[in-house]
Amino acid sequence: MRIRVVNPNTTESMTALIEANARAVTGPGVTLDAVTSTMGPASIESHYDEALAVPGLLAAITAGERDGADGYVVACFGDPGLDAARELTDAPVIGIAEAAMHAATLVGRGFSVVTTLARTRGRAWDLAARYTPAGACRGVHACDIPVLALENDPTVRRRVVDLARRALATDGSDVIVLGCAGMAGLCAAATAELGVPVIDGVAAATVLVQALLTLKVGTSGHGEYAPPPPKPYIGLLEVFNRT
Ligand SMILES: NC(=O)NC1=NC(=O)NC1=O
Repeated sequence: MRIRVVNPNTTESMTALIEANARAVTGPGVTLDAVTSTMGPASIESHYDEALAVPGLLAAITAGERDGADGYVVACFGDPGLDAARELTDAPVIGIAEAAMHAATLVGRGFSVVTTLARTRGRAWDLAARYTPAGACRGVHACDIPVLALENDPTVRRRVVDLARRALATDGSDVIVLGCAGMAGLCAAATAELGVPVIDGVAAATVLVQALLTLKVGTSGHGEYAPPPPKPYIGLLEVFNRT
């Protein structure tokens, strides 16, 4: 099975981190490649960034269809363009927030999300409401570290773990979800320090795509995720014409 992990921002170094954490959970017979969006924001930290990340994501999915990918991971915690991506393929397409939050509900009664900027908390709450039962997400907490600072700020691990510890206490939760692909490298250390399941969505989504492929299930083209009806797209988006 061939899994394509898409970093919908345009920062190659983040893609390398994402790829390493995805590759760490690939099973036998799985080939994985990670790609960086060729257009859009350097990082995704606002609704504006989220909207402008979608064309690059869709271009990456289209390229994956050409290259024979069997499944996809959308490696940004806002799960940008997830539904649109599913209209382009019959392969499974899993977002990292989606995978992490679902996994969290399987191993605890309530989870807390530790994410980057406070302004992205609403998106995490919206996704939790979409993916999980009422009450499963107990809190969303921001460490106020910009996405691109996660890589090279030596205080990141301490700040994320301390915030997660406070979240467990204040939220009464028993699982932590890391709220950014750039936090993937913190998962093992945070798990060891906190003594609770800490879930990284990059790994969770990669495993879930493999699981779906093992079940031989992919995105249903029967209804809402059928290919988009043909129509002209003009201007900068002319390249997205699907004739
Ligand atoms: N909550 C987030 O900061 N999400 C993210 N922004 C990115 O650019 N990648 C992410 O995972």
